[in-house]
Amino acid sequence: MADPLLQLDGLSKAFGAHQVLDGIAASIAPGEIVGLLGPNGSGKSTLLNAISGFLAPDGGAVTIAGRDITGLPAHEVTRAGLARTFQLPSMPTRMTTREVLAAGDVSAGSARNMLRGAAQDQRIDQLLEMFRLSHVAKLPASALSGGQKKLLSVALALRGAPKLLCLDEPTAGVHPELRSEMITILRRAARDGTTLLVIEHDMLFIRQLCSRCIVLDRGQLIADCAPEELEKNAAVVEAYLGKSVEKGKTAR
Ligand SMILES: Nc1ncnc2c1ncn2[C@@H]1O[C@H](COP(=O)(O)OP(=O)(O)OP(=O)(O)O)[C@@H](O)[C@H]1O
Repeated sequence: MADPLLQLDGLSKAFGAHQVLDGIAASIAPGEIVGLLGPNGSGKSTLLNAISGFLAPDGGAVTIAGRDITGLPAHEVTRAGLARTFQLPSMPTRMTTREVLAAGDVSAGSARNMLRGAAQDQRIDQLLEMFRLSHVAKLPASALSGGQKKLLSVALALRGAPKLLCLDEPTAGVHPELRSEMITILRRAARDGTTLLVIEHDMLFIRQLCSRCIVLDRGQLIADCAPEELEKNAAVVEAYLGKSVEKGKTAR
């Protein structure tokens, strides 16, 4: 097997007495698309925050492409090849959709990655078209709908062809017709060498996109299996307290 692109070793995080991540160990191979599942409050976003440098873990290690990035600040983790999106993306009020894409990493408050030249213009046009945002290219990014902001944040994260892309509920608020296009775009990104870790409650999306899922419950990793095996996994069914994780249903 290829060396893992992402390796988590005993990752832990507590908020006061609340152990939110409890020794998470997992590895993801280059080009894999892995779903990160679990009931509300199970620790999924905290895990993404600990991987991406938005939160320092209390213990354990995170390695990306062989480099130990444990505890590094977010901008250095970005430099190591990680891009991420947030559950509720916020966009600057004074920039248009197109300008946000041209400026690059607005989440880090930086215009360092400013793209210039015809090739870059072409790349931005391509992203706007791919994510069905061409018609709102000149609108302030903050005026976009929640779903359009989600699409813009995924476009922005993909712009730099990251080694690892972590998505936090990428389809929430996105028009159902665009979900299958997002699957196509993300699959293509994986073929081009980006590894994906995706938090998502829409099980149909997960089944269509991911080859593997890891499942958290109360801060512990309780399953690591193919999406179609989830509903047969007693620990997963128990974690969701009987709520369906079947095809087409939403798991929360
Ligand atoms: N900064 C924080 N301070 C204190 N507690 C926190 C903090 N961030 C998260 N938590 C708690 O950690 C637990 C896990 O939260 P987290 O957001 O990681 O869960 P999640 O699985 O992403 O949930 P959801 O599916 O609802 O987004 C929750 O009980 C939450 O209240």
